[in-house]
Amino acid sequence: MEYSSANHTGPAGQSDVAADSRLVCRNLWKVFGDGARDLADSVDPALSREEVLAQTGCVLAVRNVSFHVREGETFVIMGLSGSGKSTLVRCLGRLIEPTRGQVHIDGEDVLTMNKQQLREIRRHKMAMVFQHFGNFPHKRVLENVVYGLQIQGIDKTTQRRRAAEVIELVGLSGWEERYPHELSGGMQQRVGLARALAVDPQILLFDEPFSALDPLIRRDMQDQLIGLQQMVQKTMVFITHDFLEALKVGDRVAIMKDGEFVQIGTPEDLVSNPINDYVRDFTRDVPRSKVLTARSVMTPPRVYATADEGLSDLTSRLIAQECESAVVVDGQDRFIGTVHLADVPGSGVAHSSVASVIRDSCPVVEPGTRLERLISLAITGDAPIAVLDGGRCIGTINREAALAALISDDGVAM
Ligand SMILES: Nc1ncnc2c1ncn2[C@@H]1O[C@H](COP(=O)(O)OP(=O)(O)OP(=O)(O)O)[C@@H](O)[C@H]1O
Repeated sequence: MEYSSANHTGPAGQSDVAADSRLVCRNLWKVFGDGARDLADSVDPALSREEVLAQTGCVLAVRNVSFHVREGETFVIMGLSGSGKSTLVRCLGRLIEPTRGQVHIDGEDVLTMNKQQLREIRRHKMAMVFQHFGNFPHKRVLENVVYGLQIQGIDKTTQRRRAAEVIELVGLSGWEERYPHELSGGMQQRVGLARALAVDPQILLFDEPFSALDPLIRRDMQDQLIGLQQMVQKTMVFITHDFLEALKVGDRVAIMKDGEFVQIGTPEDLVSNPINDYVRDFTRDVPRSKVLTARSVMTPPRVYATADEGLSDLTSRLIAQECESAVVVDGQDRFIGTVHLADVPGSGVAHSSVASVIRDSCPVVEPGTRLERLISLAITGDAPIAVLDGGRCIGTINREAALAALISDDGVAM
């Protein structure tokens, strides 16, 4: 099993678990077949899933999977059909009983909970959105949405208020009295989303929620989910077999194959450093500009200067370091602008300060700004683009580099 070096949780995984993790899954196994528990303990890691099936008749649906999901993070599990995604997400809430491992929600061990505790956690802490919506066909939209609140024993006034809030949030105001079959697929899935949000769960699990939708509606739903997540900041686990969808909605993405995680990383990690050919194949058609950020094309500054420094001193330093430009900062290390050797006049330098040649009108972006958003900056003006993190310049972007990365795209829509 291979893992990316960045942002990952390996099979042991525990040392990498962030302090703000809401959901922690450690060494989780689900084996279908007789003698499943013994097999999870003793299976030879070198054997493939097919070999294990042929030798024992057991299916290793989930094989020693570890990961954590931080507060407010959208963690995507992406894999082809049969890779084990649905089994894994169902194990998290024990809709399927895992064979081995640990699942902790806010530090509580889900796998040792009794039925009552489990019911409580499913009612209050965790909600699931399914591919085929899972709405009650005989209930109206409003009734569907309040159902989870009724189960919680919440009073009627609060039920109505809360339902109205989430119906508004998912854009279904005015449709409260309709039945699910009167709605389009996208709208039915928004009912599913509203039902899940109504109970105000800390963790939302999505099992291929948009797979049954037409491509355009699907894209629209992805955009809505991203917008919604910015507002509600829930901890989300999102299952999909679509790599572009995974990159679009995920803060981090785990690639799953034959029951195991092959690589975990941010969309940018996966696209810029695929760990093997299996992952690389998925990344081939990805439009780089929608995934890569300013951080990945910037060059960290090598020479810093202050505005009052003598221009001849700076020129000597730049020449000695074989560098064409310097970043100018103030006394608090805050970014002021850049200075370029090409702008230094041939004479009179001895009495000039850096201030006389600063380019202080260069555009600034944040490290996480997607490349596609740099395009208008890259094609106008000639100063480099500065990357600022909390006011400090952590890099500059050469416009040619940004444009080259943009031009290499094949224009796949995400
Ligand atoms: N109840 C079961 N009994 C035996 N094997 C099962 C059972 N449920 C799932 N499997 C097997 O476990 C493996 C993982 O299945 P799972 O449905 O989790 O994959 P998936 O990635 O969600 O696929 P899909 O996208 O097609 O739903 C498959 O080989 C499947 O045949």
